[in-house]
Amino acid sequence: MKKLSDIIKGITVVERINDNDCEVEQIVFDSRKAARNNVFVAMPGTVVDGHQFIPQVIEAGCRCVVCEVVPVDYPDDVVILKVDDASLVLGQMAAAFYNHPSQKIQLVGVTGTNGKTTTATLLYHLVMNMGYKAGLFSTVANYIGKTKIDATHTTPDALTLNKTMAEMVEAGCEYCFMEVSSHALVQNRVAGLDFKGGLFTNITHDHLDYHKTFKAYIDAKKSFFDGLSKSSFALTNGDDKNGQIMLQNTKAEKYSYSLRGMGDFRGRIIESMFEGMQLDIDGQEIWTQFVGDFNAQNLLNVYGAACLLGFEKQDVQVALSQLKPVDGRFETIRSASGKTAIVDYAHTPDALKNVVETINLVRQAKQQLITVVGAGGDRDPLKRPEMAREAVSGSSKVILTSDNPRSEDPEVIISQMMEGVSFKERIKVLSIVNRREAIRTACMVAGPGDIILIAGKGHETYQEIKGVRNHFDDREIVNEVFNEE
Ligand SMILES: CC(=O)N[C@H]1[C@@H](OP(=O)(O)OP(=O)(O)OC[C@H]2O[C@@H](n3ccc(=O)[nH]c3=O)[C@H](O)[C@@H]2O)O[C@H](CO)[C@@H](O)[C@@H]1O[C@H](C)C(=O)N[C@@H](C)C(=O)N[C@H](CCC(=O)O)C(=O)O
Ligand SMILES: Nc1ncnc2c1ncn2[C@@H]1O[C@H](COP(=O)(O)OP(=O)(O)OP(=O)(O)O)[C@@H](O)[C@H]1O
Ligand SMILES: N[C@H](CCC[C@H](N)C(=O)O)C(=O)O
Ligand SMILES: [Mg+2]
Repeated sequence: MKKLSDIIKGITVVERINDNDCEVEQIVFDSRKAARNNVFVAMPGTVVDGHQFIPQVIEAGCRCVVCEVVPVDYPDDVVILKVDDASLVLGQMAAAFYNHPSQKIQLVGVTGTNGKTTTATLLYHLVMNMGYKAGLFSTVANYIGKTKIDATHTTPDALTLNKTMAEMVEAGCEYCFMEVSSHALVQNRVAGLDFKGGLFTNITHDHLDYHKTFKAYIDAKKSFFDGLSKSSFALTNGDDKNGQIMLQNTKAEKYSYSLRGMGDFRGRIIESMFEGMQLDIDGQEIWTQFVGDFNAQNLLNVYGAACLLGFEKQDVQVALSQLKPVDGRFETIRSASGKTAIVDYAHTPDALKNVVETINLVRQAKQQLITVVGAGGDRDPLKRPEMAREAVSGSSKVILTSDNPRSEDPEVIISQMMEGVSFKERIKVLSIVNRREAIRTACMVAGPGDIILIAGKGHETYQEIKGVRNHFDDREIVNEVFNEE
């Protein structure tokens, strides 16, 4: 229970109707969860406008309504707070309601198109392995110390974030690592949080269905760094052409990492093979269980962040060599006859390009690469032909299939992917809509020594079709076929 006056301290209110103070049991932004003594925050959304539910929440017993448009009718005893941006105010109120947990933990956020889960998860494991308690918010799962909590979003809403972070503080976590998605930035899910550090991975094509233009997508990511305070650090990818732009207006202390010999944290790949790569990190050679330039960049990001958090360079270098790949990221399964399947969450053209190039770097010429890939429905359609083009250009054979079709027809998605494949290369491409059959076929046509890349769903354990999530796990299907051999 908190006083309304305490949770709105410092918040800019454009118009206030009724000066009553009241006890607040909970803040809600979904009318279906509204109850007595709640504050309801009405927000315009992508499907409906939360303002239309104001009469219902008052009926349910809400004592205060935060809104951008004052309703025509309301009872005299209800406090109405008109604000410019309700989602921003929700973030600020959520932080105050849960006693500003982000001020009691070293919070580090990671943003970028690809590599957020990998970077945040590796930081979490690195710090835990070094004997400290940490929390994690990621696409795959959230953690409070070692306790796992299912994740519904890459970045949860402001209330869930602050509530869970308060539990992390309560459990004795000193660090919290989190992914900051571009959707979360536009929707102010991280407003009101105090970040100790901000990390950038890269920016390439994704989510243009939501952001509309690449410029708007860049601006969303950049707003994270614009919002960092003077006492925090901002670490960027010196090898990404937009890496410096991200930091151009930040007040935070600026740092960069690079594989090209520049920046504050430098790395170089000495040798790569399927099992891992040997890296030179700031003059120290280490063996890691990761492959690919992109993973070397992820490791440098992790290394830089850990150093900026105050850990000793040498300790971090040792800890880096002990890290294991993240669930569904370049996850390797071998068959008795010598086939290798790689399950990877590559669901953007750049990720697919990277993972295919990495496999081509470490495979021998006689080993074929068979790629199985689809693209998600109700997501950026512009990435579909690009993904197919990347898959085809680096693979011996490609099977185009379904990902999470959601409300769309998977055959239509596949035909849009096919538009990215030149007529000359179509001979390499097969389309099998049923993902299970596509994976089974790829695993069966592969010969001993061949590599099967299954891209797009990584750790996911479901396939979403017309609003229903059916159990589905790429890895289970591979194991099933390999066990039949
Ligand atoms: C497109 C998008 O991001 N939508 C998010 C957004 O919902 P919305 O704007 O569609 O909400 P809406 O349904 O229009 O409703 C508007 C308002 O009315 C309220 N409402 C609605 C119905 C009702 O009966 N009563 C009521 O009060 C809603 O609670 C909301 O406050 O706000 C909701 C609450 O925070 C999110 O759950 C929802 O995520 C949806 C489910 C989603 O799929 N989001 C994905 C795209 C997403 O966020 N992905 C990123 C990762 C992207 C990446 O980098 O790969 C993520 O961070 O997870
Ligand atoms: N630094 C990177 N640069 C480019 N591609 C990467 C990088 N790190 C990982 N990838 C590729 O992108 C895929 C997704 O990686 P990861 O889950 O870490 O990204 P993410 O940013 O969390 O994605 P999401 O937006 O879905 O949360 C990986 O499976 C790999 O193929
Ligand atoms: N966070 C990404 C994940 C995409 C994963 C892919 N399997 C899909 O369902 O499109 C998104 O929501 O766009
Ligand atoms: Mg992620």
